[in-house]
Amino acid sequence: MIETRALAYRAGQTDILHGIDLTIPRGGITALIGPNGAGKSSLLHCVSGLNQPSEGSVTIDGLDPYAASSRERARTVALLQQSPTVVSRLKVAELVGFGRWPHHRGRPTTEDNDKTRAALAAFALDDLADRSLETLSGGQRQRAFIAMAYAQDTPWMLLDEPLNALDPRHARDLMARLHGLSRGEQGRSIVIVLHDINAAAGWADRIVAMKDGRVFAHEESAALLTPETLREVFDTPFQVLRHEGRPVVVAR
Ligand SMILES: Nc1ncnc2c1ncn2[C@@H]1O[C@H](COP(=O)(O)OP(=O)(O)OP(=O)(O)O)[C@@H](O)[C@H]1O
Repeated sequence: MIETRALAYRAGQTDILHGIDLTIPRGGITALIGPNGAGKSSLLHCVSGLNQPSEGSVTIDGLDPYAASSRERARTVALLQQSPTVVSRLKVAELVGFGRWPHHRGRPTTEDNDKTRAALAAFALDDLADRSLETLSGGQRQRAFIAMAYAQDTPWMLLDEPLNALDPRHARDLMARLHGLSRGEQGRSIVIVLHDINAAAGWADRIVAMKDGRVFAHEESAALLTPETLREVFDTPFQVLRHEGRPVVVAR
């Protein structure tokens, strides 16, 4: 479980997050939605141990990411930051293998190599494994970074806008894969920032809507996606239709 209590975050003189009390249970997909600048990335950074809150607390499965060692933290939570930009001659398999670093610290075992291979397969990267990052398309590179986060083999995966640069088919494939990975006893707990509200409607188990550095609403997905809530969160009108029992959101 991720728990934040009265969490606030300030960068320099700017107050960015205010009084966030949030409980995210283990398992399934939790989507973070909200307008640009709402504080979604800042919240993921606070939870993952990158940005120490200025007030309040955060724990992941009881672990305080700021008191824990970097090794403990890296075995609990993997963060894919927005638009990662490491472009180099590094091969895809090497990048994905870096996800294993917190486990082997430079001496990969057979298990580490197996997990790297499994991550390449899980994200359909086998054919690209020997290609260097600089030769990939933006969407292929994005998939490689997600596979690296997966290879870290943590109970929690925090993904900041992973659908960036993905065409509709690959976006759908990725959401379907993440959905599969989040199911069952050993399923990963996935927190994902999405701008595509219909991706959240179609795949997320619950949605956290943020606005102005606060949590505006936090509900089971269908309950949150009402025209009234969406209008207040995004300051723009929406229509919510139903298709095969799920909400479909149309900006009007
Ligand atoms: N280091 C910083 N110094 C000052 N302001 C910052 C800093 N980092 C973030 N901000 C501001 O905090 C607010 C929240 O930013 P954040 O990136 O968390 O929003 P977001 O919801 O992820 O936005 P987007 O959807 O555009 O990615 C923004 O107004 C941003 O300009």
